[in-house]
Amino acid sequence: MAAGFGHAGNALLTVQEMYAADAAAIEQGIAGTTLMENAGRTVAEAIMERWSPRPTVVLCGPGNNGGDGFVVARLLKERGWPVRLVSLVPIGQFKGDARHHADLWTGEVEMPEAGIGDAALIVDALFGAGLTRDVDGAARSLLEDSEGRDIVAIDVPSGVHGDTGQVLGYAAQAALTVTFFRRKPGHLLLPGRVRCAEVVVTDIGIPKSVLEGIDPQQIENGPELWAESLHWPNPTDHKYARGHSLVVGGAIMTGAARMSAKAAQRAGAGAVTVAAPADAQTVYKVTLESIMVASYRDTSSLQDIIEMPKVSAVLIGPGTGMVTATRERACMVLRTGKPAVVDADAISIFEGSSELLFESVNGPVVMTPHEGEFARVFPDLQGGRLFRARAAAARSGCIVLLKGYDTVIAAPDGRVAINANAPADLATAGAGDVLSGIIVALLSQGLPPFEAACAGAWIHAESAMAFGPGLIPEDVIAGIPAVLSTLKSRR
Ligand SMILES: NC(=O)C1=CN([C@@H]2O[C@H](COP(=O)(O)OP(=O)(O)OC[C@H]3O[C@@H](n4cnc5c(N)ncnc54)[C@H](O)[C@@H]3O)[C@@H](O)[C@H]2O)[C@@H](O)CC1
Ligand SMILES: [K+]
Repeated sequence: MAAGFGHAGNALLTVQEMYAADAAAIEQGIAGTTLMENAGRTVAEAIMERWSPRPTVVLCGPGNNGGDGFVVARLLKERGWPVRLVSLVPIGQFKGDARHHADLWTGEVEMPEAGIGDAALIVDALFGAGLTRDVDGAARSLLEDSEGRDIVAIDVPSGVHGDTGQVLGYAAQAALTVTFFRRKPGHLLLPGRVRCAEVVVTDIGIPKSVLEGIDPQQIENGPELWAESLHWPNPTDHKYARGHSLVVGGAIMTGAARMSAKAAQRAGAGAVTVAAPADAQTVYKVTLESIMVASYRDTSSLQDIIEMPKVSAVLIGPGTGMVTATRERACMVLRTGKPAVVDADAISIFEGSSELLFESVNGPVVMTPHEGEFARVFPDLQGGRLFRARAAAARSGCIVLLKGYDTVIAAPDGRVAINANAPADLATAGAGDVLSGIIVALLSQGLPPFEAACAGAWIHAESAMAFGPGLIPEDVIAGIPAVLSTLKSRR
């Protein structure tokens, strides 16, 4: 556990941690009914900021999420909104804080059969953190009938699991999601992130100090996590002092390693060398003007290149081929103990022999699988992406960067960052080679592997976002300097 990691505003609390935060606040003397009143009030305020009064129905579930719904209904009604309230269960079945607020509602409590009628705005207060099983029956029917209208979800769109972002049974597409104190991983992970649409986090009176006792280990990736670790050139630096990245090239698919090498250059490595198989060295030499090419014939001569003292980090995998030599060379790279990025073929080739990969780890390593590669090396890990990446990091001793629109970066000590600035356009062939190139450059500059992986994912996505539609990997490389300039100006 890394103490203090998740104390910032971008911390993500699991469902259990959110219950602990509520409980700690209540222990400090803030009444549960007050937290619920505050929760409902901030939802009502968010609604009134965005919509004018219109026929509204609040759908209340049987727990505290439903309790929040009663507060919203009461406050909107007080402001003259035409509000109906539909509850899954009769008022007598509510307990605790929810019962308190249900009793304050002076309007009619309609049963699910009443349906949503002509409501233009739906407040989804069916289930939040307490979701335990698939959404079905009356709750599902109400949500299905709501689709296509403006839906405001309280805490999460009902059916989205706060820890995983996965949908249990059914979840409607919200226009706005209002959650409290801190977000949960499910607000950033797919498909939850898409179902939430806009997410607003409100203050309901839970003191920030409760985080000290909870010590969350999940966070949204962003510069505050790693910007201070970035290396900016200073006047006394020579090129190798700025990091020397070594990219292991393959014999046939040479484009991938070349992309990685160019990305490493743009990401600030003072020197980049491609180690090229002797037979293919000409291709590399004629296409890479300012990148050095060192040729190797076998694993032993490749090792000689990698062990040169000036080489400060190594990338292996892009275009190296699904051949046993890739496995042998990846093991060799890892055993040298040099900071390394293991990507693409150098991950997949360990299908069925992942123990060999893990045993070879002898230094800081970032592994960058997409879902398919991940499944080859960690076939038994099931469940949400955060859970799987964290388990994979603990097992392998590597930083595991599980790629996707919602890239998850996990450290063996349990820290996890979820990346949320990637455009969908990044799903293009070659984008992964650029990412691993950026990360090896950051490693070669001395960033610790978790910070290098987080910074790499963020810079990569930010560059892609700035370019927009029509993006190809070369554009991501070309956009890196602008992202770095912005980061530098933040200092
Ligand atoms: N003091 C607190 O704990 C606070 C909680 N708040 C709200 O409370 C919510 C959590 O409340 P709860 O723990 O009561 O949980 P929920 O209100 O999310 O749901 C729990 C209830 O729903 C039932 N249920 C779960 N899944 C179901 C399904 N698929 N179909 C049918 N029934 C299902 C459970 O049996 C239980 O009765 C948060 O999401 C938030 O909206 C806020 O009021 C802020 C303060
Ligand atoms: K909800």
